[in-house]
Amino acid sequence: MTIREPITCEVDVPDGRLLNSSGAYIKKLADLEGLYADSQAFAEHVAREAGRIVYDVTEQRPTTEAGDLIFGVTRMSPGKIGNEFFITRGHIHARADRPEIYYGQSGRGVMLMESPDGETRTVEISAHTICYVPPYWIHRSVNVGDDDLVMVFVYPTDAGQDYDIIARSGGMRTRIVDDGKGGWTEVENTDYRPRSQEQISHIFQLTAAR
Ligand SMILES: O=P(O)(O)OC[C@H]1O[C@](O)(CO)[C@@H](O)[C@@H]1O
Ligand SMILES: [Fe+2]
Repeated sequence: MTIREPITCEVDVPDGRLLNSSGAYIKKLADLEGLYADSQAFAEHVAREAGRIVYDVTEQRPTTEAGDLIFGVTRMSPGKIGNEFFITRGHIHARADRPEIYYGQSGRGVMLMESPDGETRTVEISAHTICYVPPYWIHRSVNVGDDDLVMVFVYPTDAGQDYDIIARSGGMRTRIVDDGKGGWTEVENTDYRPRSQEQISHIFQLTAAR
């Protein structure tokens, strides 16, 4: 058996990126239609700054083998649409039993998580905070600060992402908005449609064959 060579990657915190990465992507405002409560404010922002970068990801995928790890850096710009802070698309892992680790590098963020039956949890992330996202939780990062939010992430190579789970329910159950006092607060998403018992059971079956 041939074993692989180690890889080292430096995290450039001020630039919010992973050096020696194998891949990268950028999400601009215009790519994120339908995510925010205030669709009129969103349309106005897009008319003015469609190309504004909301977040970008630089990552390293050493192999495509199950059992391996994907790791990288997410950098999120500060900003709001109406009173709602900038967010990532959010997803559950396609193999829903796969967890994820986020490690804050700079800025102020919130990891918003939702269980299949619609419970939510919020974890504040700043430099040196580790957030463990357990299996079966939908997760979305939110930049609640005035500066870039930079986080390192690590998750299993075979996890995959299901983005549609959020759209199917009319969004995540809650939204993270400005509290008007320099902080954030969690409010109900009035468009949210709870999952049926059948949909919930289906999520718990989305695991790797054992
Ligand atoms: O994939 P999304 O929901 O757009 O959010 C990006 C973040 O999630 C990840 O896909 C990892 O789960 C990373 O690429 C990044 O941290
Ligand atoms: Fe994930």
